[in-house]
Amino acid sequence: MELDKVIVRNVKMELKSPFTTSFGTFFEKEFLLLEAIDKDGVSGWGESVAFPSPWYIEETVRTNEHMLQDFLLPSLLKQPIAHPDEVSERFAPIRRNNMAKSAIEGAIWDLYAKKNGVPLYQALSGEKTEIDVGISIGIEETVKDQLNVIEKAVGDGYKRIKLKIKPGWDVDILREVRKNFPNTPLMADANSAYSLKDLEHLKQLDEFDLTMIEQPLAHDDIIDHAILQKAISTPICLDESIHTLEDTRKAVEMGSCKIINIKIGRVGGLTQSKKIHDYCKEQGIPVWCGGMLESGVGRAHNIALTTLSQFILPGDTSSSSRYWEQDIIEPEVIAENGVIKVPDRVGIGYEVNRETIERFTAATKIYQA
Ligand SMILES: O=C(O)CCC(=O)c1ccccc1C(=O)O
Ligand SMILES: [Mg+2]
Repeated sequence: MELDKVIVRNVKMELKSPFTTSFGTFFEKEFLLLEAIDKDGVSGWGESVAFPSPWYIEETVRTNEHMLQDFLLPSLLKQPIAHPDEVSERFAPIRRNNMAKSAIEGAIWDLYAKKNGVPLYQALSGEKTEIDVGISIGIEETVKDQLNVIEKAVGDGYKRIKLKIKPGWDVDILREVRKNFPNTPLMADANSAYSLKDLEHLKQLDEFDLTMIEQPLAHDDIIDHAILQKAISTPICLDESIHTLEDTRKAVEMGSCKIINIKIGRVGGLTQSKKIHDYCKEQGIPVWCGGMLESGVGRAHNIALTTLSQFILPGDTSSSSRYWEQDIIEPEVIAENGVIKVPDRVGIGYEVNRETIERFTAATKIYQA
């Protein structure tokens, strides 16, 4: 592949309703949408999952713009790319900044699949043609509101419900939810809201038969998680703590978790996601694909990755309509009874709607080879 140019668009999309986690509330989604165009005029699409503020991890929309402009794009624009796996090799000397790396790497994977006339999931050696998905539900203002939102999601047929928790909104709300939904597969995501001081408190979560608790402790920790995992029976799943295959190996060897949430952006792209997947498969560690309130382009990448065989737990890739009045792809992503049919068209498998993208675009920068 020889790139002619990369277009970086700043896109802003309104969320249908606010989404609240332990670290804050999202009212809208502001992100970078990348289009890599090769010398034949073929476009590959990628999405940065970095948010405007560094509350989830340290990367932001603006750090991504800086990394792409000054380091990542120049290294791809000046030299042809034989295979997308080369992209993460070329980026290896650059420390971290995984979301920025992943945004352009995803576009190169889409381009590669299109040039080869295959769907992205096949280019990744994915096997499934349908994937099971769950839904991530934000913190609501009242117990009644929280139960109503869950009831709708259960009615929509999602394979499991993930609830956001934080100190003061955990044991009591989960008890109430369990009472109302005794048989629904349920999990909780704390987004690093606790510390080992809360160990006795967190033990109470064992009574709710949760499929897992996601990232209860610090965003950069695997030591305390290992201590907590020994003290509770609920499996711990790591999200924020995992940026690399090495992080994964250390967490698994330490016993810091029993499940891994793979987010393509957090681990630096599809090639690295596959490596973590393969290692977890060898180790018998179940994985699932996390979400970052993505537009359709990011959703399409998540779907393609989830077709790999060790994604045995339902991920967070819900329908486009869960967040958006109108998504930027056609058709939109539809989960029916918690199942998404993997598209078999080339590349990411969905058409981008350029008119809609234009409407949501606040700024555009073009980087020429
Ligand atoms: O529906 C989604 O995209 C997942 C939403 C979600 O849980 C989330 C959203 C924003 C930041 C972090 C997380 C998370 O998985 O921790
Ligand atoms: Mg999480």
